[in-house]
Amino acid sequence: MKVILSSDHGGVNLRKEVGSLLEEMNIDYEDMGCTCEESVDYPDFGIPPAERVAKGEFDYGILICGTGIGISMSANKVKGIRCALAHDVFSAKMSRQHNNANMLAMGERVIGPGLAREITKAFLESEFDGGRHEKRVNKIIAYEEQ
Ligand SMILES: O=C(CO)[C@H](O)[C@H](O)COP(=O)(O)O
Repeated sequence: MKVILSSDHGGVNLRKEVGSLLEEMNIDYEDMGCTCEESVDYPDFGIPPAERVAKGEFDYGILICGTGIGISMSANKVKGIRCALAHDVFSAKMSRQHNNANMLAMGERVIGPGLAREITKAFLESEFDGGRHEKRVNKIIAYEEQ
């Protein structure tokens, strides 16, 4: 499994925590988040990793900003991306099982590192259920193709 990780200045600390978790899980990942805590613009750190997931370079992406909202909105503008903003374990799991999400977004100003770790683990360890959910996800894809 290959994962791309990114954040704006509002997500630097949580990004480091998630990076440590990925290392502990022996997951191959690349970090393309901002390098310092100076103010940057979240689309610049959400769209490029989303494009790389859409191209198939990575299986999943994990994005972090202050709330997770702006960076998930940015990623979801990229064709082929289903980025789930999740601040609880159940939603993270469902985003994979029902929605076949390929990116996860979280907000550093919303949740703490322990919960972010649990959410990340739930997301990466859950599989798409397919079946009735496939038809629904395919409707999103069909709309995108128009
Ligand atoms: O959460 C975010 C976007 O959804 C940003 O991280 C947040 O808006 C940055 O705010 P500031 O410039 O005040 O640090």
